[in-house]
Amino acid sequence: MKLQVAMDVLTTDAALTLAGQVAPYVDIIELGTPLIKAEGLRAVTAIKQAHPDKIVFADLKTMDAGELEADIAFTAGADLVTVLGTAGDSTIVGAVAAATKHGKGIVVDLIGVADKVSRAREVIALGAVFVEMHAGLDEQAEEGFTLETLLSAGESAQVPFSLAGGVSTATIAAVQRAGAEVAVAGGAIYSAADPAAAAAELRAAIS
Ligand SMILES: O=C(CO)[C@H](O)[C@H](O)COP(=O)(O)O
Repeated sequence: MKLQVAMDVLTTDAALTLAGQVAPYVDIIELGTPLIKAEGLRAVTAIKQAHPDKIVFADLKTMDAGELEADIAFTAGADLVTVLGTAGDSTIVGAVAAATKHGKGIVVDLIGVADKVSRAREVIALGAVFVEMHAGLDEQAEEGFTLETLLSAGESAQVPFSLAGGVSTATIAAVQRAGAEVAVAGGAIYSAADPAAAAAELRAAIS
């Protein structure tokens, strides 16, 4: 299973510092949506230039203009770009067309999708490389939140998936057991006193 760091920091400088600390332990470096909104796609270019050997993931969470938004992110240096599963099929098809043109990939984020299993199968059929079983930061803060729903959706869908939703050292083994191709960890790494040590610990917990 691959490890992805989600960099939900707000400046390119902070992202470059964080990426430099954790790169030895992660496979995929994600620029979070708030970072891209704050700094623009220049941040994607800066991270790809600093880490050309890593998979750079631009969490655009595109909802419309799929081909155009994906195209500008791939041109900026992204290897993977997210489109929302709640978007229409034509948006996903357009984004996949841009990915094909660049030789890159689209990940469909299933945040807010009620029937994640069915939508996961639909968007993989449309050409997404994998789906993200995702509970966002707001959902994680809701009373009674648990990772179980995401784990079981991933297991049931029988398609390639990543899992994001407050993944930590306490839960990453369960993410791997559920069959995820990628575990995404944001706060568990960037909020740690020692992000490099936190990433190393997550890496050590998986194979
Ligand atoms: O995309 C996101 C929020 O929409 C986050 O980057 C993702 O949820 C991973 O971060 P965390 O591990 O802190 O949940």
